[in-house]
This record gives sequence, C-alpha cells and structure tokens, in this order.
Amino acid sequence: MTTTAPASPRSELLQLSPLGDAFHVFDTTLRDGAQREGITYSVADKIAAATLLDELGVGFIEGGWPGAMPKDTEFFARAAAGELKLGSAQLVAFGSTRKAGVRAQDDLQVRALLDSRAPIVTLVAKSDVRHVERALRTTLEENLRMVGDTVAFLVAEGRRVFLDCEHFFDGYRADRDYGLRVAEAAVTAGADVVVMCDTNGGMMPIGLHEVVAQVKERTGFRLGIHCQDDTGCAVANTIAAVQAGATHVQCTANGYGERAGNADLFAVLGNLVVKLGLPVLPPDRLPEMVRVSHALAELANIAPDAHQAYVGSSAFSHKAGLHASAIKVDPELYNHLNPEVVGNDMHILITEMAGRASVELKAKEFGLDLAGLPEVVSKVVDTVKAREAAGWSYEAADASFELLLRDELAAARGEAVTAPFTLESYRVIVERAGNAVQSEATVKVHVGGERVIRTAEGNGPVNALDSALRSALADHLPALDGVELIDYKVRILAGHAGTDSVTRVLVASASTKAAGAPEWTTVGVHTNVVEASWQALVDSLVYALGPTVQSSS
Ligand SMILES: CC(=O)SCCNC(=O)CCNC(=O)[C@H](O)C(C)(C)COP(=O)(O)OP(=O)(O)OC[C@H]1O[C@@H](n2cnc3c(N)ncnc32)[C@H](O)[C@@H]1OP(=O)(O)O
Ligand SMILES: CC(=O)C(=O)O
Repeated sequence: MTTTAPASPRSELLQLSPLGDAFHVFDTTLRDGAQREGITYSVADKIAAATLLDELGVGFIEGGWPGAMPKDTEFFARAAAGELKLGSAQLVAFGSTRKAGVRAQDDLQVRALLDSRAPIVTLVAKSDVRHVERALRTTLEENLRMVGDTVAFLVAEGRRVFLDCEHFFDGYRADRDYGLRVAEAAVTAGADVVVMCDTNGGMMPIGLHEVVAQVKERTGFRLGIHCQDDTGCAVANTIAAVQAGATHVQCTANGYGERAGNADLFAVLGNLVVKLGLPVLPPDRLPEMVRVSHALAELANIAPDAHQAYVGSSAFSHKAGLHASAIKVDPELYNHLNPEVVGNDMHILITEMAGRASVELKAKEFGLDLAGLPEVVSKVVDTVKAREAAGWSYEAADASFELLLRDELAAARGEAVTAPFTLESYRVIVERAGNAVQSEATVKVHVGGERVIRTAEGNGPVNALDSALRSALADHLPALDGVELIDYKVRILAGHAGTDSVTRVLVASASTKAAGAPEWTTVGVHTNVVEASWQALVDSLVYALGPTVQSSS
C-alpha cells in the first residue's frame, strides 16, 4: 500500500477558503471513515491521508481518538513532532465527554485529548434522553454537567471545542428541549459549534431541514451537520442542513464510515461549490478532487467506485447513442458540469447502444475525423451492434474498437491493409505429469517476409501462447519489446450447455518502456477460450505497433 502522498505545490497550500472560518469543511475520514468495516489505517497511512486532505483544502482534519487506540495516540504524537506538515488545515482530536461522576481533569480519556496537542477537540455527547438514560445510564442533569465541565476544561486549556450531539434528530423528536439544553451547556462553556448528528442515518432531507432551521432560530448557535448514510440521504441531508443555516459540514472521503457510511466529502464539496456557489475551498482546489479521492481509496485499500458522483471514472461516461448525439452538439446538454472543473474527464462508450454520433465522438478521441464519411460511420455502428449481439464488448476494449475503426477507414479510403504478421497455425498442449500441470504452445507465423516457428512453455495455455507469439515476433518487430500482458479476464456468456458457451476474453496490456507506461485493453470472442484469447492477444500487439499498421488475421 502506498504511504507517501504525491508531491504537491506546497506554496499554494497556505491559501484559505475565501469564506475563512465562516464556513467549516470538516473531514472525518480518519475517525468516522476508519469505522468502516474493512478499513485499517496504519499511522503512516493516516499521515499520508491527512496530507492529501490538506492539499484538497479542507479546513479541519479529524485524525482519530487519542487515548482510545494506541495507533491514534501515536498518530497525534507523530503529527505534533512535525511528521505531518499541514498547509491550511487544522488537526482535530475526537473524544467523548468525561465519565459520569468523574472530574474532567481526572478523566484519562479527556487528558489524552489534551496530550494529543491537537489545537481543536471534537467532543461527542449524548443529546437524546433515551441514550442518556439507557446507554450512558446516568441522569439528564449529570449528562449536562459532563458536557459543560468537559468543554470548559478544554477551553480553559486553550483548545477550540466543537460538540458532536449524537442522535440529535431522534432526540429532538423524543424531547426537543433536552437536545437544546445540551447544546446550550456546551456553548455556555465555550464550545464554538454545535454539530447535529444524524447518528443512525434515518433522516430525510425535508424533515432534517425543518429541524435545523428551527434550532437555528431558537438558539442562534453556530450549527454543524454530521450525517450517516443509512437511507442513502447523507449528502442530500448535509446540503439541506446548509440550506437551513448550518455552516460546518462533517464528511468523509468517498463516504467511508460506520455501516452504510457518511456524507461523501467529494459530493458535498461539488454541490456546495458548483451548485450552491459557496466558495468553501481555496481557489483552484476543486480540480484536485479526482486525484485526492483515488489516492485516498488507495490508502484505504478499497477500489475506487467508478460510479461515484463527481469523481468516479464513469461519472461523465455516456453510453446511450441519444446522449452522444446531443453531446456532439454541445457537451453541456448531457453533463451537469464541465468534468474538468472537478478534475474528471468525459468518455464516450462504444457498445450496442451506440449510434453514429457515439462513433464520431469516439473517433475524435483517437484523433480520427469521420466527418464526411457517413458510410464508414454507419458500417462501424452496424458492425459493433452485430458483434455485441454475438458477445463482443467494446466499452472496456477501446483498443480493439480503434483497430476496427482504422480498418474500416482504410478500406473506405482504398488503402492497402498491411498486416504486421499473419498466422499460419498455432497449437496448444496442456499436459499433466504427476501433480504438475504444464502448458506448451507452438505458433507458426509469417513476419518480415519470413516463416517463423516458435515453441514456449507457460503456467497456462494463454501464457504459453503469448510467450510463443512474442518470441516469434521479437526479431522483426522490436517495438513490441516492453509490451506486457497485465490483466486477463474471461467471461462465459449465455451458455446453457457448458462447453457450447461463448467465451469473451479481455486482455489489458501495458507498454512498460514507453513514456507514461500507457495501458490498453482488447477483446476476443469465440466458443473456444484459447481462440478468444488469441484474438485479444493479437489485437493487443497490433495496437502496440501503432496506427501505421493494420489488423492481422
Ligand atoms: C457515534 C460515534 O460513532 S462516536 C465514535 C465511536 N467510536 C468508537 O467507539 C471507537 C473507539 N472506541 C474505543 O476504543 C472504546 O469504545 C473506548 C476506548 C472509547 C471505550 O472503551 P471501554 O472503556 O472499554 O468502554 P465501552 O466501549 O465498552 O463502552 C463505552 C463507554 O463510554 C460511555 N460513553 C458513551 N458515550 C459517552 C459520552 N458521550 N460521554 C461519556 N461517556 C460515554 C458508555 O456509557 C460506556 O461507559 P461504561 O464503560 O461505563 O459502560
Ligand atoms: C459523532 C458521530 O460520528 C455520529 O453521531 O454519528
């Protein structure tokens, strides 16, 4: 796992959001985000993640709960020792109010918050009578004292304090005055922000908006919002709270968090900045969203969600032909914003749903202008539809589609198609000897005017075939040096009868010696998995040789 953050222009990091302290973007990826099943950050991961969040320009980074977990205690110690260099963000320690019947200064957990040396502390407090009585098992009055005492103690020690009111909305429904008394106890003792938490994530946007607006009106306190995503409404609820007067939003990167997760930082930022026009990030930070989201996914060891709003790789991908035909006129007709604003790209997907406009736009991505060639476009559309019906899939195999397009274009222009090599035959043997299973492949190809025969072994039939083919081509096609197969996926399609099924193979390749190590994917389809693999392998190598050559047989 990567533990070092990519380099960034540190001089820019001192820029604050134009709204300054008037609006807080508070990230809790390293505290609530770490409560997601499957995430375990090392201290080094946390330092790298905090650096990335700082680069994005969030105002506050909640780093964890010092005193509760040795790793979190160590994180704050190493941060204080200078290992974490933040530009504009401030580090926040999380913890709970003192225990019932214990003085704040004697409570070890509260002491650990001070020892963390974080300038800001978020205290979690019970604000629902049922939680005070049944979970905390103390009196309502003692809970108010726990809040007031702990805040006052930390403020007297020079800390800025935010209060997370757990289960605020359910509590408000059960006994609204009690939640307000908790908020009042905190503010009277010196807390800056009362954060209303939808802890079990059960709120709906309109109901939540109503409560936030009422609390704002009744108290005038600075309000924050913390939404869990159990009903899939965390982002909508966060935005509703801001529209009702909250000026502090707590979110996690990619929505990581306990159970169904939290409000996704990137969706909230996109909505606040782009849709509501609130400049809550320093200027020019929004295009960092995709990079930071993906780097944080890497640190969490979770594959990025391709369909995530704003930052997913498919967030601006268009598959339907009707969409492409409008996009050809103006991308704004089907994009809710220019993807570059958030550091993303638009993609046109070629599938059975493609129309002529899809093909023309995709061709442009390859640098090919098909304007004035309507018959080529129509032929490609028809070919794609027919092939996809037979099991091909071009949306994940741009390279095979580009080869198809170039072949059709060359044929329409009457250009001679010169295949870089042609196959005479191949043979693959799978042999079990004792417990060992070995594969051997022989290929006979014609390349550079010669007939070349090569045999290779491999850990599987495709690996053997790949090795034999590369070996046969190596002397004549040195440009293939450094081209490597990096992924191989097989899918059995619509088979009712086992071996009669059609097999689709996707091969991902990379050119390790070329600048930027480009990657591409090719596809093959056949009832025989080896032949399907051969087709995808051949496309991969022909694609690697560049546009001056045409497809092989
Ligand atoms: C809504 C949220 O997500 S808040 C964040 C929650 N995060 C975590 O819990 C992760 C870290 N937690 C831990 O490591 C442990 O739970 C610890 C160290 C905090 C506490 O561990 P333990 O002392 O073994 O207690 P345990 O976890 O069983 O119970 C929590 C205790 O805190 C008390 N407590 C709960 N909320 C509060 C509060 N706001 N103020 C004071 N005490 C509280 C509970 O009543 C319980 O007290 P008890 O031990 O007297 O019964
Ligand atoms: C504080 C917190 O994480 C919650 O109430 O959900």
